[in-house]
Amino acid sequence: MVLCALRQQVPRCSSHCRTWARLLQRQRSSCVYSSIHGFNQDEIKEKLQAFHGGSIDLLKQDSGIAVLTINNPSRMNAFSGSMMIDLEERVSQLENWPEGKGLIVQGAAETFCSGSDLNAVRAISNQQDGMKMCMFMQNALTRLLRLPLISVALVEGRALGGGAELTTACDFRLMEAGSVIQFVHKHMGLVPGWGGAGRLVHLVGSQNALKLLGGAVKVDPELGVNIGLVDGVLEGHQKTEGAAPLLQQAENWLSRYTKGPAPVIQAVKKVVLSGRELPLPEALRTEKDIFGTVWGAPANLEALASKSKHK
Ligand SMILES: CCCC(=O)SCCNC(=O)CCNC(=O)[C@H](O)C(C)(C)COP(=O)(O)OP(=O)(O)OC[C@H]1O[C@@H](n2cnc3c(N)ncnc32)[C@H](O)[C@@H]1OP(=O)(O)O
Repeated sequence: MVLCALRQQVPRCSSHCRTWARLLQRQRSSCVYSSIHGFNQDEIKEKLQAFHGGSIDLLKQDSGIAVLTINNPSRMNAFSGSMMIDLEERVSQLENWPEGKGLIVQGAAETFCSGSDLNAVRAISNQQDGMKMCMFMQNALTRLLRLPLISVALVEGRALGGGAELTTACDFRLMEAGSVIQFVHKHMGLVPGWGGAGRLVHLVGSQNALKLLGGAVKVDPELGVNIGLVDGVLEGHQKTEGAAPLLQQAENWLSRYTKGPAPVIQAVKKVVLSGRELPLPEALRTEKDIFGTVWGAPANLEALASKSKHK
């Protein structure tokens, strides 16, 4: 059905259909774990469902910017099991949003996320269940990062443990003045398991990653910017008179990257993603395929007809 929808969007020739089918195939295979790794998604979902509370809310806006809210205020937006399932479902919805251009991930009630719900963690503290939860969340967060949308984590208050890992599954991170990102795993006798360590090394280098994880360092906006973890600092709207609401500030910040037609913005994200993740020869072939989806497409033809100078 999804493939049919894509065919309707790109009716120009069958080679484009083949390209889209191939890209779609790649998107489907964007999970890290499948049955060949002994991963059974239905089995872990059943287990996670028993730990309910909170929700992950998705608002798709006409502007092409969606807002994903981690919503469990009574536990500082910690991830219950049912929220992990919610997250995976919201990511599926975003994977199939042709009009989408950007995504803001935020926490409810003025804080970002305090990681996994410690009540659930205690209940599944055995080795086997821990591994299954780890694989489930790595799959979900890998798919989040690989969405064809330009994503930003809006950090207000605290992003702790798995919450800190979640910020690294976005393309950008914005911090409110006074907020903190902290990989507290060491204090819990853990290391990141939701893919946060691997992504952190890519973002800040292995030296800085070792310092942040080894010292469970509290990263404030200044340190975050200095080491390249954080892309912008927002004015605390409650402390700074006249400052716009944080979500508004984040939308303004993101809009410079999401201005333009959705197929072009999605193609931008896809070429960067392939360059980030694939060996160069494969990244080049993927870039060619993606280029083929925008070359001669409406936005390209319109630009050729109307513009000749970029001032
Ligand atoms: C691979 C994933 C690894 C992980 O994510 S492990 C989990 C890492 N996260 C943590 O250890 C955070 C533990 N929580 C804290 O340190 C503090 O609660 C925190 C977030 C600094 C907030 O401190 P305060 O502002 O003093 O507020 P508080 O402690 O009274 O918390 C308010 C209510 O929220 C609850 N809460 C906060 N974080 C939670 C969590 N992760 N799981 C379950 N419940 C959590 C906390 O128990 C309290 O509930 P209650 O009001 O006592 O019923």
